Amino acid sequence: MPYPENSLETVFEEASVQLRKQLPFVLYRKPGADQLLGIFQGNRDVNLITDFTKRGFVFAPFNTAQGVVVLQPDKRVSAVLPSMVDDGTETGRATLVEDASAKGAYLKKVHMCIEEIKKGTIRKVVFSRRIHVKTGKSAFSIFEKSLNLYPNAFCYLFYHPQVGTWLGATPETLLRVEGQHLETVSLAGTSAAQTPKWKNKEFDEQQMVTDFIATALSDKTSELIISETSTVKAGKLWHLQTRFVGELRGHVPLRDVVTALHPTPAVCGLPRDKAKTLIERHEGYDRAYYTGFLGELNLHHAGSMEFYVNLRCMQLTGDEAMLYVGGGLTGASDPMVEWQETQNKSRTMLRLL
Ligand SMILES: C=C(O[C@@H]1C=C(C(=O)O)C=C[C@H]1O)C(=O)O
Repeated sequence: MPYPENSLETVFEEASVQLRKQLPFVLYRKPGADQLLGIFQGNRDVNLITDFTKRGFVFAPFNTAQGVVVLQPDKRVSAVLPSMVDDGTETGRATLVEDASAKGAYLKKVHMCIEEIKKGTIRKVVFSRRIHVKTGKSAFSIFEKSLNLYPNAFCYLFYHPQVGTWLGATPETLLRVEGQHLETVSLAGTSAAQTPKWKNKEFDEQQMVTDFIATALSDKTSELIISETSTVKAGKLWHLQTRFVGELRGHVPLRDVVTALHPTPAVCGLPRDKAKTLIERHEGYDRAYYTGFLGELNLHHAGSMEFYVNLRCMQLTGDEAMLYVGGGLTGASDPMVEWQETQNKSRTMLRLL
């Protein structure tokens, strides 16, 4: 089914009508693309999936047991975007206030996690926090700004009356499958320096993700090619990235690949179950869709998908935004450096507000 082409204003107008009628929709732009795509659902049903055989736009929480939502593609829209460049302007009015009590609480928990890691049963845990910000801006203007500032991210605006309004600009692909061809990445390690100087801590935490993905895919793919690790830019931050390209073995269901990958140690930890328990016990809130995944499912043909990890994102409620930021902890972590990393990551969304 082709996407009828419109102007950006028309698509935003149509999406505003959906919003007023409290009908679900998603608008998104793939990394580097010049096209905005949209999927509109004609009713308020919450469609949950477990087997990844339906068509639509998937929106999955970190804890997939809470229910993986798929928007039915009752109507599709698209618009050609003007060329987008990150000119670095900081027009956002929201500023990053250092909240002393939030900082103290976070440092304490991070310290506790590092101590837990040092005991030897956990190697890595990705710990996160939330930042509450007031904003007078509409979801559409925040989203439009994300398109301008982050041309290489997967930018989206998702709305469902039962799920909420979420918006993000993520640098991380979870999984892309086209026919038997499969691609993913291992992304971890963060630097806000002009020129990053990676330490062993970052190489180690990223290598854990790479090894995990290689193992997860080993029995599901043939000819798995793992790239050299390189430095990639995401907004004003740098990360370490390794790319995976392979061929899915015949008849491996998409569900098995997704379940093997999600959540990777880029957002959860190692061993996965122990890290997840630590997160659920100590973060102190439900991550909901932060560090879940989202994207197209079987929209082009059966067995095709393009999922991204829901990072650098926020939930919008009225004139309030809840930002989510985290980072990987290992035995070599310094709590103050980890705090600063979450501050730096929060700027990706704060710049839009
Ligand atoms: C967890 C986040 O990011 C993830 C964690 C990273 C890290 O620990 O360095 C880097 C990129 C992402 O895989 C986040 O942005 O909230």
